Amino acid sequence: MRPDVPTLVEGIRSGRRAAVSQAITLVESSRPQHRELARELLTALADGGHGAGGREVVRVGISGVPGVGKSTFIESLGTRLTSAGHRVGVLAVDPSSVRTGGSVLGDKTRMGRLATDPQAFIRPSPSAGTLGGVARATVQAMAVLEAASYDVVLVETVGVGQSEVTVAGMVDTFLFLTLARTGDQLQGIKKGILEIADVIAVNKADGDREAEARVAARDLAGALRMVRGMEEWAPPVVTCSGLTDVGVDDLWERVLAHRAHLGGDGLARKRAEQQLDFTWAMVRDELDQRLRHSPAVRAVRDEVRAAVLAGELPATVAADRILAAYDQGRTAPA
Ligand SMILES: Nc1nc2c(ncn2[C@@H]2O[C@H](COP(=O)(O)OP(=O)(O)OP(=O)(O)O)[C@@H](O)[C@H]2O)c(=O)[nH]1
Repeated sequence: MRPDVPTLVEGIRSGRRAAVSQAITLVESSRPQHRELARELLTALADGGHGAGGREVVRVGISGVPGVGKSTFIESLGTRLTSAGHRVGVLAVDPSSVRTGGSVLGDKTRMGRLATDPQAFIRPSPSAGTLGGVARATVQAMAVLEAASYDVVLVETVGVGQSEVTVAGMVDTFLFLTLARTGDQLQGIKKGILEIADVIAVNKADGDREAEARVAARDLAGALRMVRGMEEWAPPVVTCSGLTDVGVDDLWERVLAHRAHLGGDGLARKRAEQQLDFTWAMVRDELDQRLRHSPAVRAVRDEVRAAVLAGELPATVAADRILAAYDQGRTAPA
């Protein structure tokens, strides 16, 4: 059935869950007519002014390796936020779902309380073919949630490949969850993540792990100073437990402090720059898709492959031949 855009917009603006779900399904679709409708929908939503029913929207990325306790943490943070009167949306960017077609992150069954909370909306990761496709769908889902007055959007991702950088490029504040590690174990944390994190928390700081977590946080703060030097914002390293909720409020205060540090203008600039980066990321992704699906490229692909593998064609010449086929395919009459 063809979704009716004005009805959908009305449903989203009134915060109706079915409309929000339907709209997110639409923006996740890669079918050309759905893409067209999604564009129409997002334009209509953008016309209605910015954000969650006039409330300031807070976008936070949350990353950490499998087992660090992301689901438990988001359940704890999300329920505290809804109790404080916020409407919380949870999205996920899971690159493994691209390969498997399945999705583990943002799994509702692991966030039982939040999943049944009327003030929360949880959506698992789309499996839209490429990381670029997943990112596009997630950014658009974020716009849908914000138009439906969700004023806190949490985007969860697992620490694999490029997904953290992708998520950091769509949120205001990037939170990295880790477990107690000291000394040599610190090497195991990817340097890249320390470069993009705005707030770091050593999770599972409960029971007899608490003291260990505090030591680890201190060590990590030291390591961070080496990586980040003297930046204006020194990312705080705190401890918390998603299980007992200890430290979760403090962590949220740190997130808000990071926003305060950015300031209104700084945040607006950051979001504008993200939009521009994202524009080009989408262009690159789309070009990649077109290249893959171009009949003219398909026509030369096997021949080029065989010639390169046989050592008869240097890579540079092979690349030129593919690009020439692509360009010709674009100009040739269909
Ligand atoms: N002690 C303690 N255990 C925790 C805490 N948070 C999560 N756990 C346990 O750690 C395991 C993983 O928790 P999840 O919340 O499912 O972790 P996750 O990082 O979302 O898991 P992945 O989906 O594998 O990435 C579960 O057995 C939890 O019960 C915590 O704060 N303290």
